[in-house]
Amino acid sequence: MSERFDLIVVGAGSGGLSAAQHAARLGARVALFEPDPLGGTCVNRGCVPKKAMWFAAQIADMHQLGQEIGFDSGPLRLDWARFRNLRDQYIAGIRDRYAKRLDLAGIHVIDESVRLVSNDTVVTPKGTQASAPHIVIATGARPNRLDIPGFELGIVSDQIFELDAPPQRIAVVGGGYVAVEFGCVLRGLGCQVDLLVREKLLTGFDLELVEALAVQMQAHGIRIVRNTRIKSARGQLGKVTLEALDGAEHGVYDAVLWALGRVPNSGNLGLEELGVECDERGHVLVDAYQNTNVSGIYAVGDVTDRRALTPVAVAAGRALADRLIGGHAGARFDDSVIPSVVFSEPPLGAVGLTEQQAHARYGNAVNVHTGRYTPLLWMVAGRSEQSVVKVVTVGEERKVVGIHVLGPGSDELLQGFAVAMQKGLYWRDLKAAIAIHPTAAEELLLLH
Ligand SMILES: Cc1cc2nc3c(=O)[nH]c(=O)nc-3n(C[C@H](O)[C@H](O)[C@H](O)COP(=O)(O)OP(=O)(O)OC[C@H]3O[C@@H](n4cnc5c(N)ncnc54)[C@H](O)[C@@H]3O)c2cc1C
Ligand SMILES: NC(=O)c1ccc[n+]([C@@H]2O[C@H](COP(=O)([O-])OP(=O)(O)OC[C@H]3O[C@@H](n4cnc5c(N)ncnc54)[C@H](O)[C@@H]3O)[C@@H](O)[C@H]2O)c1
Repeated sequence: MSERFDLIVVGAGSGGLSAAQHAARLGARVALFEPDPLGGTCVNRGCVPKKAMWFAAQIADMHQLGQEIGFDSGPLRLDWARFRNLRDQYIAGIRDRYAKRLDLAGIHVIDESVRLVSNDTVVTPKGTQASAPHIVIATGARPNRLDIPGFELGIVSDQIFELDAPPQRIAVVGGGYVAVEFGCVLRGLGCQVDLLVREKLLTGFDLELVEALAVQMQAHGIRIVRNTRIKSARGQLGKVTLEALDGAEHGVYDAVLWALGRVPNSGNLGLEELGVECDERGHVLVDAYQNTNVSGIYAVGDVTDRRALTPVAVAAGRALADRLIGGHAGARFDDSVIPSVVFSEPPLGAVGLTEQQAHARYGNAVNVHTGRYTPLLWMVAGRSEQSVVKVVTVGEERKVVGIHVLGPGSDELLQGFAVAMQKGLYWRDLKAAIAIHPTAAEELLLLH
């Protein structure tokens, strides 16, 4: 017997929870399948625990800065077990609140994985069946693993949150968000960090700001090695040497973090048998309305080829529920302006086109306004490292198509500018605005 619902959601991460909760609010009878803790990657092994660690590293950095401006000197020691416990309690609280909210909303949560057997029916390994006219795939992604000798001597990002103590000397292999964020966080917490990058650092971000960030990371003591391809790891757990394709050896490390991108969880769902199209990396292909090529099957979040960010998954899930349940036929989310921050030290934020992307798209119609400044507190401390802000405009009207910020406060200041950009922001608007002084945000208004 198959229980009948209005909507089935597969996966209770950012995208799945958003679709399920919004659909229930609109009156749908919803089944939500999730074998693991509620909240998915972001809550359990992504944004949230990472941000808690980033705050801890920021405190350590501020302590250092504090000493530079005259506070008593002395070591700052983190009680890792206590910090980890508090962080995990906070996350458990989020999960509890989700469980209560889902219960109150009348959503049927089934703690099993499922596969699709048709475009309206799913089945669990225990034989539970459910049917609905709409099935949303929200199964996210997992860390990429390489088939190279010794890979098992390292860890992936999921495991970094389980460490009993911070490593003393770590190699972070990769150059994306996860590699840069954990490289900076672990350095802030006192680890010696080597960042081993295959090609470029933070592909997709503005080259000038990425280079300025690299300078600051190196000034903080992170060793960055570019153009290196790791072909194997050898040794034993806690004593690992890495070998690169060019023969170079790196190590010995007491930990290695493989941060090599993510692989969509689209296998074992029955999608292939049903003819649901995926790209060569396994991302489920969807149109602007989250439709797959098979009627009745939709996908949101990291399992698709959209930007792998929590707010993107949330917006997709909500718009889909609006369309399928709320009766808003044209509902889709606006993905034209997606802000994002790398929680590095200092943080790097970007919204819209980089200088390089704007030139490729608009050629000579592009104007670039860049400013470099040393943040006030750094100046007081006698530091000379520079923050960078950049505004990219196009055309005679100078429409703002890109804003890039590197420096303390970037993580918080970007959101408001992103809202303005979504509404249509012009250079003249920035020039006419009254600044808040003295702040990092005002640097964007003081550009020439
Ligand atoms: C270390 C790290 C840090 C990050 N930091 C940020 C950040 O600061 N800001 C940001 O915006 N984004 C961040 N992200 C990205 C963000 O976490 C993801 O974009 C977001 O979690 C995607 O949500 P999702 O719903 O698509 O997938 P997920 O959150 O991964 O949820 C998918 C769920 O589906 C379940 N599932 C899988 N298969 C099945 C099945 N067969 N049946 C039932 N359930 C299934 C999984 O158990 C999982 O719970 C980070 C990611 C990582 C790895
Ligand atoms: N602050 C945030 O918003 C945040 C933080 C973490 C992750 N995320 C999201 O999650 C996504 C995944 O992050 P990520 O860092 O795992 O992936 P990524 O795509 O950002 O970076 C992957 C990195 O791995 C490298 N790589 C891939 N295969 C390799 C190989 N065989 N050998 C050596 N290097 C290899 C790539 O060159 C790249 O530098 C991000 O794209 C982002 O959308 C967001």
